[in-house]
Amino acid sequence: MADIIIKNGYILTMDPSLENIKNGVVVIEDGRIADVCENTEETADTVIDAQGNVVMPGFVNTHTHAGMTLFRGYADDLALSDWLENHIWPAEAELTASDVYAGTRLACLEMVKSGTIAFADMYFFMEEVGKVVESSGLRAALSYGMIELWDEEKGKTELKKGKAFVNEWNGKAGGRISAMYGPHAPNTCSKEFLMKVREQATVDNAKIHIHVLETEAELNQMKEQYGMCSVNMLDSIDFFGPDVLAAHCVWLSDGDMDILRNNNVNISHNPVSNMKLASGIAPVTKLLDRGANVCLGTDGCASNNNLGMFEEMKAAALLQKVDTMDPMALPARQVLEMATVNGAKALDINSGMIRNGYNADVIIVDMNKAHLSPLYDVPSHLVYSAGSSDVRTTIVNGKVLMDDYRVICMDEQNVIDEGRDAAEELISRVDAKK
Ligand SMILES: C[C@H]1O[C@@H](n2cnc3c(O)ncnc32)[C@H](O)[C@@H]1O
Ligand SMILES: [Zn+2]
Repeated sequence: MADIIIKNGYILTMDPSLENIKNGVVVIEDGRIADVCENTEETADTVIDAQGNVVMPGFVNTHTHAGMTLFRGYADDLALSDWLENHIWPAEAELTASDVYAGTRLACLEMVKSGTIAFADMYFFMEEVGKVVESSGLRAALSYGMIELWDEEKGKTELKKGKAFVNEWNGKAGGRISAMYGPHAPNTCSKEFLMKVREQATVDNAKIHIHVLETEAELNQMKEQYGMCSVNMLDSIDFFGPDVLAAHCVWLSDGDMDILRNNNVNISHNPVSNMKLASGIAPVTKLLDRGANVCLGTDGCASNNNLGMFEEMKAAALLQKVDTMDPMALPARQVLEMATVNGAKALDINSGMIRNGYNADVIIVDMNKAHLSPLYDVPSHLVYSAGSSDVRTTIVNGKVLMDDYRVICMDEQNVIDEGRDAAEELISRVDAKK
């Protein structure tokens, strides 16, 4: 007997070797997808009727700062350096562990409700983030955000904290959590520090999550300081490899793209954040044409201002079309791959496809809605018209986290109330310091 059977749904497999099934069945057993077929004789403890729904792999958000939900709408309409240095960093100086706990719970609630099954996070008080991920049932690749600012002593303590987190949390929650090193960016961490991080990550067999060439200001700073851009500098210290997740990568030259591709670096594209902070447009189609693994992220809630992957997919597609002046650029199917298959590859998890043996990280999207009718093409609707609130059911590791719009893995109202209270107290502490 299986654990869960989802029947009568349109199965969007995202598996190049398995066609979509118009009216199919997904069988889930022991946290894995046990069968994907047209019919089954199998019985299960839980049977979900997905008539009129799409059954698909859940989304992988490859770049966020979950705890920043507490700063949603706090400092809008600013350029990155002003936003970060004059608003966000002073506010983050007042953050406590319980703030990050409350903010991350709010983030995980939003992610469960909007169909995200895994996320890559870089922030502070990461033990709190680990606890929330563990209890929420989600998957995550977590990193402590190390900001060294050319201070050798600070660098030592930052690396110590990063290492302690990796050593304690890698593989936790039955393997749902992986721990990465999170050096913030090449313009906030020295070359010497980044070399140490690279070395330590290799020793610990841990991956690295870093912001790269997000803004033109970073490009100019790097050229002034090193006579070369961030990608060339990182390449000169053999930083890159398939274990690196580089967020943003907006200001890339053709040569930089070749370096990233040749080193199999995973690139997290964050179109909404890049538009909101006016950072620029990442050359996504050029990277994909080169065969690079480009995935999708939201960035934190202070620069987005939500964690919805439907919105991110639409923004990614539209931005490439207008940038290249080519309406055929980044079609719906390709952007769906970025949000599922490519994201799973970046985090090295067996998710992102509805395939036998893969993790049962599955979402059910309700297509019986005015804005999704009529239905000619499923990828088209998912990218151009569906939204977060169309996700009906979210399953991670074979466990139902949201069932028919009802969140099971946490007390929704309590998470919202505690997030709001934590934000209010945090901002009054920040204001008192002004
Ligand atoms: C972990 C630190 O990273 C900061 N942060 C959040 N969003 C961005 C971004 O788009 N670029 C650079 N740094 C960012 C966050 O506030 C933490 O201080
Ligand atoms: Zn970021």
